Parts: sequence; C-alpha cells; structure tokens
Amino acid sequence: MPDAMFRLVAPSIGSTPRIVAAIVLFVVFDLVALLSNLWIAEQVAQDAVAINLAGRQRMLSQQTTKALLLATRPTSGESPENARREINTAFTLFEQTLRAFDEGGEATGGDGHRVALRAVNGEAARIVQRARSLVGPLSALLHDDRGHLPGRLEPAADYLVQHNTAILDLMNQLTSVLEHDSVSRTRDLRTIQSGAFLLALLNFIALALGMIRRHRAAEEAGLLWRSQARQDPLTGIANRKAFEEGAEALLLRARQNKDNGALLLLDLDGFKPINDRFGHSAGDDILKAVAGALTAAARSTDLVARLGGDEFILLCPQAYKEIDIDPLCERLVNAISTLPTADLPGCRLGVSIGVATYPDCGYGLQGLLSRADKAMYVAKGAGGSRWQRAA
Ligand SMILES: Nc1nc2c(ncn2[C@@H]2O[C@H](COP(=O)(O)OP(=O)(O)OP(=O)(O)O)[C@@H](O)[C@H]2O)c(=O)[nH]1
Repeated sequence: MPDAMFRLVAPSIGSTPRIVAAIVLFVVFDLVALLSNLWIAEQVAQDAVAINLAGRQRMLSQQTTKALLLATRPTSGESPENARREINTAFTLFEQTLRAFDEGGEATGGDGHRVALRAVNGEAARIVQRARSLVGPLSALLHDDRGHLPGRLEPAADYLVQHNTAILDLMNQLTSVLEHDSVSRTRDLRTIQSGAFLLALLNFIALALGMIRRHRAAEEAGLLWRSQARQDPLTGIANRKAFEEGAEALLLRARQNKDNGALLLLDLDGFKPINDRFGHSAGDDILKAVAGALTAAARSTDLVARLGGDEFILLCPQAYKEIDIDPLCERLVNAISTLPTADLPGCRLGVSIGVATYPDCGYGLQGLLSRADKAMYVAKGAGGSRWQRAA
C-alpha cells in the first residue's frame, strides 16, 4: 500500500488506546450487522404472516357470502345448520383478523395457532379502517344480543351480496400495500446492515493497518537501537562491539577457507597535546578526520572501527602479507600525518600501526589483537609514524 494512503487510512491508530478503541468499534459494528440481520429475519417472518392473513381475508369473505346464501336460500341437499356454523366460523375469523390488523393483537393463523400481529399503519391502516366500517353493519346483523347468529339472516345476506365486491377489493389492496411495505422495510434494513458491515470492514482495515504501523515502528526502533549500539557516536564508524562480532564471523570463515588476512591496530601519535593545547573539541575533530581517512584508505571488504580513545583497528580479509599490507600501511601513515593541522600550530599527528597476519598468528581474534598490540608498541617505541609486523 502506498505510504500516503497508509497515512490517510490509519492516521494515528498505532497507539495502544487507539487499537483498543478500534477493536471495540469493530465488535460494535459487527454486532450491529448481526442484530440487524436477526431483525430483518424477524421482520420478514412477521410480514409474511401478515400478508398471508390479508390474503386469507378474501377467502373468508367469500366463504361467509357463500354460507350466508346457502343458509338463506337452501338448495337441495344442503344443510342450513352447516351453513350457519360456517358463517359463524368464517366471519368470526374475518372480524378477529381485521381487528388485529387495526389495533394489533392476536389472530388465528392458518394452522389454528395464535399469531401476534402488529397494528398496521399508513395506507394499510386507512384500508383496514375502511373495511371495518364496511363490515360494521354486517357484524350487527350477524350477532344477536347474546352474540349468537340471529334467527333471520336475509338482511345480512343482502348486505354482503351488495358489499362483497368492495370488501374483496379492500382486502386485495391491503395485501398489495402490506407486500409493498414489507419490500421497502426490508430494503431499508438491508441498507442499515450493509452500512454496519462496511463500517466494520473499514474499521478492520484501519485496525490491521494500525497494527502493521505499530509493528513497523517497533522494528525501526529496534533497528535504530541496534545500529546505535554498534556505532561509535563520535566518528560514526563501527565500535569495539560491532568490530568483535564482525571479526569473529570473518575469522571463522577465513579459518574454514584457510584464507590469508591481516589485523591492523592503530594508535595515534601526538594526539594528547592537541587535546591539551586546543581543547577537547579540536581533538574530536581530529578523531573524526582520522576515521574518515581510514575508511577512505580501506577496501570495502575491510572492517574499520574505533576501539576507544585514539585507538583504531582494521581487519583486512584476503590481504597477502607485504604485497597488500605494506602499501596499505604506508597509505594510512601518510593519510594521517598529512591531515590538515594548519589551525593547530606546533602539533604533529602521526600513527603507529601494529600488524598481525593470519594464518601466521593464528585465526583467533584475541591472539591476533595481542600480537598486533605488541607490534604497535614496537612501532611507537621506534618513534611512531610507522608500522611493525608481529614477530
Ligand atoms: N578529544 C577527545 N579525546 C579523547 C577521546 N577519548 C580519549 N581521548 C584522549 O586521548 C588521549 C590519548 O592519550 P595518549 O594515548 O597518551 O595520546 P598520545 O599523545 O597520542 O600518546 P601516545 O599514544 O603515547 O603516542 C587522552 O588525552 C584522552 O583523554 C575523545 O573521544 N575525544
């Protein structure tokens, strides 16, 4: 991911409180998506029941009409008693369902179980109210004072024949409006669900990016710390620890391959007077210049380090005795003795170099160091600004 985008999406999520906040948000968004899913399923189930019952109202209305006609104008073989029972059952169900649509409450489902209906609203409520006012007179005609079917049903049959089409039409409208409401309610809920899912996803991405960012920062801090722990803070070249690690690995390889090489231990001559006469910072500048001169003179495969004070060291793999080492030492002595000291009048800088070669002095780092140290003191004792190979 490009860095600019990374910064845009996860501006400062790397800190612990922000990661915790992002995890909490992730859980919340996911819960919203889950709950809206359950809510949608529940709504769809309730809508299906309501649509089904609205459809059944048409059938009940037809059934009541037919039974009323049979009860009032019996044809051959039809039992008026059965018809009266059917009127009672069908019309009671019809009325009960219409009331449940209007006021909310229980109705009887197709399988005889009780089902809870929500009161409909909007256009559906207006249709239900119109239907109830249309059915109201019929209800009065079909129930006597004790709530039973009256003896004479002709007025009810006439009323229903007259208004059945209108009632059927209203029940058709109710079914369509309920279907339409259900579709748009489901669509709205889906939008909420998709939004919650999208937010959860974005939050997850931000969270993941935040963690990557945190991981990267920790890695960078570790790298910086490791490089600082291996660097001489004044000169910027490797310190003793880094040199020892690198040299051990190099000498191990050299031992396995039976390679030649050399360890050069360097100690400046005449450094203390610079410090004493011109101050510590003038001495620091000299140490930095020496480090630069050594690095410039060394090959890219050589290890160059400052051991401390005015002591430096070089490990030169695959350096062949005099052929390579003498010219290198000469270059180093010249480079250091010709460092610009114009603003340090009366000071002469030089360097004494002790050289221990391998395999002659062995492949062990400590052995090479001690032989080079002794050789360096011989060079210094002989007046400095020279090199000496270990005996
Ligand atoms: N400016 C500066 N001086 C340092 C630093 N580390 C050590 N020194 C000084 O380096 C000097 C080293 O002393 P010597 O080794 O006697 O210096 P020298 O004059 O070259 O003497 P020989 O080595 O005997 O030739 C001491 O004065 C230390 O205080 C440093 O980081 N910066």
